Parts: sequence; C-alpha cells; structure tokens
Amino acid sequence: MKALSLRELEAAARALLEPGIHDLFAGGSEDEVSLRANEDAFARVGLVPRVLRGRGAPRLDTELLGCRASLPIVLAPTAFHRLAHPEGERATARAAAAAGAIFTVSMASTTAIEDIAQAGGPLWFQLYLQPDRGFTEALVRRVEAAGCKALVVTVDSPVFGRRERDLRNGFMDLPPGLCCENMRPLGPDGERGPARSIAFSPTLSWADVDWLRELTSLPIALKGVLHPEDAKRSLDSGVDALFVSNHGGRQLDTVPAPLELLAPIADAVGDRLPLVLDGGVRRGTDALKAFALGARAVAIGRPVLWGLAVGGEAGVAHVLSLLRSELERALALCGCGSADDASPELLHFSRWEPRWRTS
Ligand SMILES: Cc1cc2nc3c(=O)[nH]c(=O)nc-3n(C[C@H](O)[C@H](O)[C@H](O)COP(=O)(O)O)c2cc1C
Ligand SMILES: CC(C)CC(=O)C(=O)O
Repeated sequence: MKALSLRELEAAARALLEPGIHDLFAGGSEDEVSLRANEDAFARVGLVPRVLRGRGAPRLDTELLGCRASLPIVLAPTAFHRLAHPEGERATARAAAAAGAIFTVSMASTTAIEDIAQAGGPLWFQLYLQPDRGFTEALVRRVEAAGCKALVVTVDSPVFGRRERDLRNGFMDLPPGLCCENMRPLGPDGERGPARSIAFSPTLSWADVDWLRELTSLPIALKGVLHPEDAKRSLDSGVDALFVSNHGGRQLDTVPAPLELLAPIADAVGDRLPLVLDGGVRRGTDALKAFALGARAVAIGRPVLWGLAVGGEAGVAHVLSLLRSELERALALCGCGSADDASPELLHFSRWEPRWRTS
C-alpha cells in the first residue's frame, strides 16, 4: 500500500528499520527540543489564501547555484544511506536525477562520490572542513572531478552534538563492510585507501572559508547559519548561498526552528544570497510558508531516509512526487503561480484574540 503522505511513510519506515538505526535517523540532540520545534513551527503558522488571481497552473522549476532543478526542494545531506537500503546513495541519486531534483551528497556517504555521480543528476557535495587542509583540498579536487556543482559547507558542528539515543543504543560506528567512502583518500591510480574519520574542529573560522573560496571556483553554500550577524558576515566571504538549518535538531539543542529565524536572515542578506531552509519540512504547505518568509528553496533530510528504507529508489521517488504534488496544490490554492509569488501576506501568526462587532 503506497503511503499517502510523508507521515505514513515515516510510520512504515519505523516499522521496517532495526530500532537502533531508526533512532540514529530520527533522533536529535539532548532533550530534542529543537527536533520537535522544527515541525511544530510549521503547524503554528496559518495560510490565508488569495482568490481569483488567475495565475494558472503553478510552475515549480527553478535555478539554484547555477543548477536547473524541476522543483525548489533539495535533498539535504544525510549520512549513511546504506544503513537504510543496500543500494544506499546510488538509489537516492537515481530517484533525484529522475525527478530533476538536486541531491546534496553527505561527506559521510557510504558510497563514493564517483559512484553516486553515475546517476547523472545535479549533485552538490556537503563538506566538513578538515583541520588537515591537504586532505580537504584533495577532497575538493575529487568532488570537482566527479562533477559536483557546488560545495555545501556545514558550519554548525565545531563539535559533535550529543545524541543520547545513540549513546543509549551503543551506536558508535558503522557496521563492518560500510565506511564513509569519501574519507578514503584516492591513490595515484584512483584506488581508494583506508577510510579516515571525520574531524570536527572548534578552531575553524571565517579564515577557513576565505581559504576555501580561494581554492575552488565551485559555488559555496554555508549550512547552519542562523544568526543575522553571521548571515551579514557571510556576504564578505564570497559565498553564494546559505542553508538556514539547525541540522535537524541534532547539534545545539534548544535552537529555535529555522522557520522562525528565517525572516531576520532574509532581511540581513536581502537579494544578495539565496536561502535554503531545512528542518521539519513534511508538506507542500510547509515549503510554501518557507518561501513566503524568504527561502528560495527548502531541503528535506529524514523523509529521504524513510523513502529509502521503505522502497529504495522507488521510495525516494515517491517522497519527491508527494511533495511535488502537494506544493503544486498548495500554491494553486493560495493563488500563486510559482514559489516567487509566495509572500508574507499569505501567513497568519496565531495570537488569536476574538474580535467581534459590538454595535
Ligand atoms: C540521519 C541524518 C544524518 C545527517 N547527516 C548530515 C551530514 O552528514 N551532514 C550535514 O551537514 N547534515 C546532516 N544532517 C542534517 C540534514 O542535512 C538536515 O539539516 C536535516 O536533516 C533537516 O531536517 P529534517 O530531517 O527534519 O528534514 C543529517 C540529518 C540526519 C537526520
Ligand atoms: C556522521 C555525521 C557526521 C553525520 C551528521 O552530520 C549527522 O548525523 O547529523
């Protein structure tokens, strides 16, 4: 029976996945306050449709960081797809390519970037800048050669968030036979060496972003910028986009939902940087609310893993197809011809005080 919504797909994935793997995907950090806040924020904003605008069938196609996409919904980077399905990132990449969606490959993918690129769709590569600049440089050259169209540099992880579900379940590392394939340096003949672990470093600074900017001509997005002052600072560093993200509630707990932080960031950067929002997007209406507050696109993390777990490539295709049709319907019902038509006038923030005429 095909899931009618991402909620149904989530339940199906939960029933299929080994509980420790389910927790690894589903969990957040510490008390999971941010994790819950992400979805809740969308439910607390209402949509007030405009009528009779005659905009015709909504168009979803867009361009982001030089990539054409058939919909403004990006696959966020998530680690370890082969824990969800044996075909892992290959299956995800095929589904994304067929849907014309941009797939952001995690640095912690369990398939090498060259093998993922075989699917032929637009790929971005997510990078944790490593203290070993030589390694980072080699990896950047490798993903350039593989045809990745942009780098998404995750900046919300100077240290790793404390994920208590994983500690309780004793999930420490990938099982034998799986590793972070992009962490295996390439030898002179392209042979892959032993995997190194990903380092998280509190010494990283804007100077490292400047260094990366000099190193590559690929567009660079910073992922995890939430403070308007950092958004403004990023304008000076020559980056090309920002992901407004709290890492799906997996890093600093009690960070508010990205949806709530979006408008001040959009104010801070104006039209100079496109914004991608991720965290809790589960419906077409959620995406529309993010567009109304200034996002150019949204990204989805966990739903892709649910789709993979339930049906491999077909499951991810189903996730994208559900969101595409929901977004088309939400735009049409709001009188919008595209995501660009969405504006704050469509939003209702609930501080409901009944008002009625007394005379
Ligand atoms: C299982 C899992 C693995 C993730 N791995 C990465 C990663 O390797 N790099 C990264 O920048 N973000 C990673 N994220 C965060 C996502 O890119 C994204 O910010 C988040 O999942 C969005 O929220 P959502 O899952 O509610 O859609 C991961 C998230 C999950 C759930
Ligand atoms: C392996 C981790 C680095 C992946 C990650 O960022 C996450 O699990 O949130």
